[in-house]
Amino acid sequence: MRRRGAEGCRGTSPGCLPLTGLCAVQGCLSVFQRGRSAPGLNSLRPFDARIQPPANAVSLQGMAQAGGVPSPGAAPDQSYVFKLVLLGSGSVGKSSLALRYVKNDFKSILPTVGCAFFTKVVDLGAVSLKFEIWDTAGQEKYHSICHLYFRGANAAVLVYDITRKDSFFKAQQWLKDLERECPPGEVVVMLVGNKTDLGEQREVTLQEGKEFAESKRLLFMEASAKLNQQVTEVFSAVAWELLRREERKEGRPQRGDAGLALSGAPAGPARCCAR
Ligand SMILES: Nc1nc2c(ncn2[C@@H]2O[C@H](COP(=O)(O)OP(=O)(O)OP(=O)(O)O)[C@@H](O)[C@H]2O)c(=O)[nH]1
Repeated sequence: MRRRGAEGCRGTSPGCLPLTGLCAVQGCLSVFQRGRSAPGLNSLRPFDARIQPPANAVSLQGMAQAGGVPSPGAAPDQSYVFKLVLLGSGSVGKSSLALRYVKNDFKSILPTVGCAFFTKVVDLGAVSLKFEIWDTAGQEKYHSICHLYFRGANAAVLVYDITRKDSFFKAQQWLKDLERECPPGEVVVMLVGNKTDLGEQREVTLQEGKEFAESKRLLFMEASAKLNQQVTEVFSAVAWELLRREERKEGRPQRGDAGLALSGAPAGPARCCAR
């Protein structure tokens, strides 16, 4: 979250790359430009990664320029910007979830090359929250560069396909990678079992997903980007949890708990990066 000193994964742990490491992404972002153009995506030019403002540098004005206008009546100090990364194997539906959430659309999308970028402003009553959503490529050949996107992340949505057991195991691997690079408790992690519309082909039971999430103290939901089931709820639950943590840090009364209950998020512990 970029506001008054709060930071997510700062990239200071051994696995995180120094700032210059971003240059390594440029090639892949260029490829992204050639290889992919889904409506609703904000095209990411190679130099965008370099000009990205440092943590704490986003102002309200910056939000407005990016389309993130705070809700009327919200005081300037009640706006937040959070970086959220979408992680998971190829074809589990990361881009589809993002597209559904941001544009309420579902269509055939080419595999992501490098990373795609979305923004979405969430109105939580008196508080306005902007998500910067980094949709990483799930194909194995991009695995090593995906770590670059962990830098500064406040939240991670870890997606698997309920019809593919391998993608469930891979999500567990992604969590380990995240834990290696982000200090425990710094990142809100939501585990999502996508494609519930394909229930007859299910290989991962609801219980398995739930148990794993509970064992790692993650938020958990199943969803269908195709049928638009539980998609908004996934991101809303993350938003409320981020807000709740922020308010706790600031010593304010916490509205987030009620929000979590309303959005249908699990009532259990919502910590992440727990070892
Ligand atoms: N039936 C069904 N298909 C889905 C759902 N979500 C995504 N798909 C399909 O799954 C395929 C992969 O979706 P993507 O959103 O591109 O998956 P991804 O995880 O972003 O894939 P990479 O870009 O390779 O990492 C596409 O054919 C989608 O139409 C869903 O909820 N139900």
